[in-house]
Amino acid sequence: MAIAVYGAGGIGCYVGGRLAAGGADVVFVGRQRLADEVAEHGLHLTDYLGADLVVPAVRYETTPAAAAEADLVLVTVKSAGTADAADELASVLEPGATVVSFQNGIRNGEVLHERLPEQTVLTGMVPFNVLNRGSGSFHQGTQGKLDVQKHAALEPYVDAFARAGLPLTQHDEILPVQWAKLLLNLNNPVNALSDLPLRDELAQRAYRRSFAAAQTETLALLKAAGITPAKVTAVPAHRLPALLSLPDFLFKRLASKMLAIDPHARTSMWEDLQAGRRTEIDYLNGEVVRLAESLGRQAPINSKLIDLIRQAEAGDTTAIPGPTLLKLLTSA
Ligand SMILES: NC(=O)C1=CN([C@@H]2O[C@H](COP(=O)(O)OP(=O)(O)OC[C@H]3O[C@@H](n4cnc5c(N)ncnc54)[C@H](OP(=O)(O)O)[C@@H]3O)[C@@H](O)[C@H]2O)C=CC1
Ligand SMILES: CC(C)(CO)C(=O)C(=O)O
Repeated sequence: MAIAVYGAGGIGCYVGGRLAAGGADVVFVGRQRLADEVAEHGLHLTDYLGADLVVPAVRYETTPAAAAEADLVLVTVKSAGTADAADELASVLEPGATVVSFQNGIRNGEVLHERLPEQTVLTGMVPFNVLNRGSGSFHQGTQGKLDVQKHAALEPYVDAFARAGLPLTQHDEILPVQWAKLLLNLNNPVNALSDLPLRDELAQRAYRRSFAAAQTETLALLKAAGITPAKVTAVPAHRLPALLSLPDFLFKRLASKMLAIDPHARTSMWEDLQAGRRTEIDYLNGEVVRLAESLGRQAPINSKLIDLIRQAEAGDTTAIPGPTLLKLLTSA
């Protein structure tokens, strides 16, 4: 039961590392920079509940061939890298291997499936935040369990995930879970543009209202498309915009769980901008715009967030204050 983590960065090192700490046979496939870090320090994994694990002997490789023996592959590259990762996996994997996308966005599973017709491809969802603290150290800063599409091929691994402290919740239908996560990811561009840790950003009403505006627009489109997002947070998706829009003192009182975040945690989009990488904006807010187009409608707020992130990707990373962002979005 060999497991490969393909694209071992923040999510891959954390999920794969916990599986390895629980006794699973895991190989990590990723970039040389992280291979060097992990060779020097091993993996150090912590979480918001106080877990503190060291995985000393980590097999971190940098070529696709390292995944060849895997029965289960967890794909954790950013969405723009999925097609290349799939082509690389197609050249090495045995027919019958199981491949799970643990990525944000809606279509990564489809991209993998098209390129890996001989493997079982499933879609998963990671609800929690992982902070890369450097030197092989990764911290789970928020709560949540791993979600995945239900399939018999997962049965041999259910215990390994449970032993890792990351039990799998299996779903007959994963699309509503993916859209529920995407609704939360609509905060990624707001967070990246704020240039603040998540907790500080969400403590400011104008940023929360910007996030809520993007959600409200998306919820209306989902309703028109007949998609009901799954319930992945304590508050159902359709109630989140009202909760987010509350004045600060009420929000802090009524939504304390949403602010129970590691003080340093940021979104993966902020990390991408800092690293000068292309963000996942096309796979998050871009999906909302595509959904609108498919319905003959528009999504001006999500389109504006895409424009602003494009500017940031082009080098203009000046932080946008909450009230300015809200004005830009509501006048879009
Ligand atoms: N970070 C978080 O808190 C969360 C992230 N997610 C989602 O999980 C997914 C992974 O995110 P995250 O872990 O943050 O991303 P990272 O960028 O930290 O990790 C991905 C790693 O894969 C490497 N990589 C890309 N292509 C290949 C390839 N073909 N072969 C080997 N390595 C490759 C990347 O290198 P390089 O950069 O050089 O391409 C990078 O080091 C994303 O879809 C993200 O949205 C979901 C929940 C929370
Ligand atoms: C967990 C969350 C919503 C925020 O960190 C995320 O998915 C991301 O950063 O991409």
